[in-house]
Amino acid sequence: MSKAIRPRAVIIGMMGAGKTRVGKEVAHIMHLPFADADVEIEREVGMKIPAYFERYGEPAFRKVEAELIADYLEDFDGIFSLGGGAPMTASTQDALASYIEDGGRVVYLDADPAEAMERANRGGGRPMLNGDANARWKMLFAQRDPVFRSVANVHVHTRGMTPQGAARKVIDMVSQRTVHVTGTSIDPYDVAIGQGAMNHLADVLGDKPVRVALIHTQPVQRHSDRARALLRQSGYEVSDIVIPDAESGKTSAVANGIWERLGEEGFTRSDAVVGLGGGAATDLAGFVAATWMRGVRYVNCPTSLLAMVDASTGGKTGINTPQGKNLVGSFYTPAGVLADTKTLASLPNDIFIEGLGEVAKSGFIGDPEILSLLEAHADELRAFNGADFLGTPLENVVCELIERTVSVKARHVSADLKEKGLREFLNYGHTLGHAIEKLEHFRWRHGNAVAVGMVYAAELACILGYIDRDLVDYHRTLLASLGLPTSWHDGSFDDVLALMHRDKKARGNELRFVVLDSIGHVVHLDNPPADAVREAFERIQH
Ligand SMILES: NC(=O)c1ccc[n+]([C@@H]2O[C@H](COP(=O)([O-])OP(=O)(O)OC[C@H]3O[C@@H](n4cnc5c(N)ncnc54)[C@H](O)[C@@H]3O)[C@@H](O)[C@H]2O)c1
Ligand SMILES: O=C(O)C(=O)C[C@@H](O)[C@H](O)[C@H](O)COP(=O)(O)O
Repeated sequence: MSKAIRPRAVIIGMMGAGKTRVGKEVAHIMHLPFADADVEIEREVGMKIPAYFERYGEPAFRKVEAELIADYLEDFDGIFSLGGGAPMTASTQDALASYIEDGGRVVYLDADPAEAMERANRGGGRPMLNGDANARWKMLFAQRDPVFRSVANVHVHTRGMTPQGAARKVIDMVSQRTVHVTGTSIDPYDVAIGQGAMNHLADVLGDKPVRVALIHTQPVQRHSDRARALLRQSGYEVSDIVIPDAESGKTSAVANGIWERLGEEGFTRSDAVVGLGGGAATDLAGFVAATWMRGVRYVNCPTSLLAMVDASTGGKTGINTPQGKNLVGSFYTPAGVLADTKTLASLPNDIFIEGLGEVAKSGFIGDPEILSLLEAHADELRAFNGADFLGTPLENVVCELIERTVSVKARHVSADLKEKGLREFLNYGHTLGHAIEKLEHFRWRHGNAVAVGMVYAAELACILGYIDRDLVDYHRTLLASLGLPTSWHDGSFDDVLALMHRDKKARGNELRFVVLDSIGHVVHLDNPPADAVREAFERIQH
């Protein structure tokens, strides 16, 4: 059976929101056809909608409307805008849900009410606004807004924007990928991935915060300048907080300095934090947000591959102590994550490669397609050059890797935010990895240490009969093809063992690991035999 041709985007919203005007502009910029459901209905029934309403009534109109929309959702390759009341019909809600399931984008165009009412009145000919038009509009808005929010998977605020500006925002957002993170103990949030994702900072922060602490490191100054400008344009008072780079920023002294500053500057519980930078910066910013007044809203703007795929997305926040990595912290989810791929243009090659370590981890534990993508594009990925990256086919591959990796993470986080069991699988390769980082005084990058840690875990699993040698060799070959290290020989087993005992998975005096028993299938390994733990360490010496 041939696959249905689906619209590139379906636009919904209140009367006067600008669905037709903005939709036409989007179609024009994207060189696509545009269809307006109301115009098509008038063509089909051979009369104007007010006349149809008058002669046959609203239920008959809704029936015709729902049938036409269902047809267009299956057979129209363009931008399709719906009448204001269309999403209220149950069969249209089902059709939109199945369109989204198939990868479709339903855009809720959310205009300023005053602007929308003025436009709706200006046009005239709207049977739903008969009588006191503004009062009717407000009543309909109260009914429809929650439904629009629930049927759309893209929400675009257009207050004060020109149709062209709103169209560009819609295009940015529909071409972005989004991973929705939810769960019983989580306030749902989205991870937006793609060029321009950072432009949605104000939408995610909302209008409650007056002050925003923008926490970032110096190497990402040009990206924090952009974030600061966006925040100021939206009317927030911005406190620019520069922290020491990389692991030097993940300390209690740095956190303490920021708490003092927030106190001096009068940050209240309704104010907010934005963490911008690599994983170290987002870990620290999340920790500050989690602890300031016992928790304020925060948004992460990750700028390294590793922060985009992992550190910024799952609500593990924290700092290191002299005794080890991430020993103090909390589980505290962000209000949103904006992984703007424009920031990768300045990312050095070695830091990009490091991020592939966590990408490969997610492939091993939960998505073999990630491994296939890594194999297929290993040479291009290893040669990553930020200056030539944007707009290339490689950007698309990287976006797919980010989306898939975040999806693996989201599945674990959604089911087990506080790491009671399942979430520990995300720690594949980290038991040894964190020990290496510590023993190397953090001169080794996190993703590189995790790469060696995965080879170690694979060796351990092989020694104990969980996996065969081919799978261990596959770890080595794949990771090496990406430019990641697969061996480490700069520390003693006793030092490593002592640090592995301080890993957060350990219980009492017992070591605990996570290992594979096949690709995509992870198991806990509690208290393994001491000689196997040592033997695996010997095997990663070369
Ligand atoms: N919370 C979690 O779930 C989680 C998950 C994985 C890793 N982590 C943590 O994340 C950290 C590692 O993250 P990382 O690899 O991003 O390291 P990092 O934060 O140390 O950043 C690496 C370097 O790249 C720079 N940088 C980042 N983005 C840049 C850009 N766009 N242009 C130029 N320079 C840029 C940084 O300033 C830094 O110098 C570790 O502390 C690790 O423990 C946390
Ligand atoms: O999200 C998780 O859970 C992870 O374990 C992800 C890891 O990749 C990440 O490095 C995390 O920071 C490790 O946390 P820790 O609890 O082992 O310190």
